[in-house]
Amino acid sequence: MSGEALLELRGVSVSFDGFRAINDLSLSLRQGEMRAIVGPNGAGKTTMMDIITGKTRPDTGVVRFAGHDLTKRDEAAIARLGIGRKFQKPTVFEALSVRDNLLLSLKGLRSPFALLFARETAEEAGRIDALLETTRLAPHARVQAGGLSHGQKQWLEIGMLLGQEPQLLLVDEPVAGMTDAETMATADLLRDINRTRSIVVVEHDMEFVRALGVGVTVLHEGSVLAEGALEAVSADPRVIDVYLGR
Ligand SMILES: Nc1ncnc2c1ncn2[C@@H]1O[C@H](COP(=O)(O)OP(=O)(O)OP(=O)(O)O)[C@@H](O)[C@H]1O
Repeated sequence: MSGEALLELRGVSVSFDGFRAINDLSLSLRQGEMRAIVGPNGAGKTTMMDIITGKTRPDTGVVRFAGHDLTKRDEAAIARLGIGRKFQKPTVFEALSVRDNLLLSLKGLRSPFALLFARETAEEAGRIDALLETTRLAPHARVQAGGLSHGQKQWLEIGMLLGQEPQLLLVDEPVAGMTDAETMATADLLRDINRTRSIVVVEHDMEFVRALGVGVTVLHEGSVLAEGALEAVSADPRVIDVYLGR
């Protein structure tokens, strides 16, 4: 192991109308790591994800992924480098089956039009079956995606992201609106995915973060306030102050 970071932010700042949403932020993720990002409303979590994916350009600082300078690339180029982002709201194709949603997501396919009218190849079928297993949606493969529960739609969208074979997944509040059982199943799902991919997950639900059992970064006012195991950061007086608004 070289120990080199897969993703590195160093001294990153960005201001909107003079307000510093991200303030000298530095954060580093190892290859194969899963990290949970927490922090009160307005801490800069979404803006940080926007900077990594190229949606927002930092005013200053370094953003590197697998040896590439992300600040010089647009969103499409960053996605092609292997960074996939799952937004909070699921955006699956409701009228299509679960299986066809996954088929459409596969990397390296012909045009979506050709796809829906041609039979899938054996290779594609194998990849879809694997995604159905990973996302626990195999029993629902032929169901219209619009008929899935909220949690299942989120899993399908995670499966569609995996179809793009990203090296790094950015996942934004995946368990918002989920039942407790779905929340725990999602923690299992992300742990499974983390066996082969790196993950950054932003989440407010501390039970979920506890179930993930991974390192936690606490953001506050656009910087890292604390980093470490959940037990340690949640006992940190500065973190308690920030969450209680003192
Ligand atoms: N495009 C923008 N223009 C102006 N201000 C912005 C913009 N984007 C974010 N901000 C401000 O930057 C700060 C950080 O916002 P951000 O959405 O990144 O926080 P967050 O940690 O994701 O919060 P939440 O938990 O509520 O989603 C907030 O004060 C927000 O109002």
